[in-house]
Amino acid sequence: MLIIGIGGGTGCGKTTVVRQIINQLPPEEVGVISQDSYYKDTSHMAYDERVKINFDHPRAIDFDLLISHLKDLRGGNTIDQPVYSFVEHNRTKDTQLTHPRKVMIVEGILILTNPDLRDMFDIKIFVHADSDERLIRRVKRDIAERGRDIDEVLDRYQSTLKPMHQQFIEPTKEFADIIIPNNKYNTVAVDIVRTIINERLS
Ligand SMILES: Nc1ncnc2c1ncn2[C@@H]1O[C@H](COP(=O)(O)OP(=O)(O)O)[C@@H](O)[C@H]1O
Ligand SMILES: O=c1ccn([C@@H]2O[C@H](COP(=O)(O)O)[C@@H](O)[C@H]2O)c(=O)[nH]1
Repeated sequence: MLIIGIGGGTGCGKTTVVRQIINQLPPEEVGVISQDSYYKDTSHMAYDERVKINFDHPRAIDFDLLISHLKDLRGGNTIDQPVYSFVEHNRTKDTQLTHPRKVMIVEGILILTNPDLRDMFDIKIFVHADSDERLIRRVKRDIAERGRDIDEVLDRYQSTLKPMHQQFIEPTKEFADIIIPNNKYNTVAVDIVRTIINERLS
């Protein structure tokens, strides 16, 4: 199994890049795991408490479960991937049965911060977009898709997103084998990654 880790700050375009990469690739051969599915279960907390969680700190992620699921897949076993709700700020009761594939892509803001997880990646990619561009995208996306309002997004940006990005996420760029500039749509970089995957599949 080829495991590709794709990191980078919120709004840099990780999910979009992954969609572009797997588009035109056979779905039975290439799978995706999102770090977002592995936010810790906080069902024991009230919504008002959950909203205050710092979701941009590595301790918010259940890395043990993510690593163990990746090992299961690598060993040829299926996993029940948690399903996350950004609206509820919590895992749902659903899970998604995920089969092992020849190529697995793991994407998320903090996936390159954990040394054990990092060691499992055959290829490490960091998607870069400038912070103003990321903020604009985040505001638009979170209002359109994640049930937020402008004040909420901007407050979170100032209180946690920006400092956590500087402390934890930006420094992981140095671990990357490939850095994809993504201020604009980068079809050349996407084609290069797809070529690497196609070589593995052929
Ligand atoms: N290169 C790009 N140029 C303009 N908008 C983009 C680009 N890449 C992604 N977007 C948009 O920005 C928003 C955030 O992108 P997304 O892929 O969800 O980022 P991430 O997964 O890194 O948080 C989405 O609405 C997406 O359509
Ligand atoms: O319950 C939650 C969990 C996370 N977030 C925010 O999501 C982003 C990570 O997702 P991207 O798709 O990479 O942007 C992170 O910055 C968290 O602040 C949230 O709002 N609520």
